[in-house]
Amino acid sequence: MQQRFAVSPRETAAMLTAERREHFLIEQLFVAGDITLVYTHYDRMIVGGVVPGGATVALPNPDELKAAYFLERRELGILNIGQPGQVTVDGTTYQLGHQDCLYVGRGSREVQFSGAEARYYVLSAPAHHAYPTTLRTQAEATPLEMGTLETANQRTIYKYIYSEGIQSCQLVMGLTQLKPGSVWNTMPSHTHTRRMEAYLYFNLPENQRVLHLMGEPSETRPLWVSNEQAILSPPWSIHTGCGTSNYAFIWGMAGENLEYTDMDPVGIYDLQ
Ligand SMILES: O=C[C@H](O)[C@@H](O)CC(=O)C(=O)O
Ligand SMILES: [Zn+2]
Repeated sequence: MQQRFAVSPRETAAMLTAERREHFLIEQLFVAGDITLVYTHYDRMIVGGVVPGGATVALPNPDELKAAYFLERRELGILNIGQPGQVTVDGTTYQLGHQDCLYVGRGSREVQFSGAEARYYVLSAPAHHAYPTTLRTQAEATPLEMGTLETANQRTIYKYIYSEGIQSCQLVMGLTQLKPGSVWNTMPSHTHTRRMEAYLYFNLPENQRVLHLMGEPSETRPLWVSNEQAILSPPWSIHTGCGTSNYAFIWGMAGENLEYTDMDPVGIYDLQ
């Protein structure tokens, strides 16, 4: 399992593009017939992708966790960005349609992924309590309309794991879909030093890109992101982006609280 250590705002400001990409961009999460996991030292969030193909892929027990099994001290959020598939947790099979989410509670011993055309994005954080394994479909995910076409940020925010949705220890997870003609996500932007965040960009047409912006509000830095690549956002960093077309992304957080609305807004006029 690859590891990403935490870096400071000052180090980040001095980085060349290649170094920023090495620290904050996850280029390859979806490998056919395999599971890819990246252990980050931002709130110990693990970011991963699973592409079962014709096979059944099991959640492994990486040595880095020094655990009896992956979820011995952790919880897991799974969001299917591909075609319908199945996830089996300790013998119970859950059907995950396109953009449905399954939360798997601490103490679950066996997690198996299948579905020939399914593509699962996974996030895992340390957990102190066993909340029940729960499925939440996209239709149930309390859509919230934000932004306007005039400011090119009209989008729908689906919330799955948060204070008023699926209960968790610290995982917060949802999906944002931009409307055609809208390209800006998370603008106006914000920080939340209480928790880290990861973005997985997807539904981005081939040859289109997202110009993701990170850094302290007064010291922003760009990263060009392709379809199905993920970005790590340290707690002190803004996380926003502008696409050369519309797209979707999955956002996920871990840290102090489970309120979706806990953000410290940054005025557009304060960005540098
Ligand atoms: O802390 C919350 C996250 O950054 C995202 O939910 C923001 C987002 O999806 C958007 O504004 O489009
Ligand atoms: Zn955020």
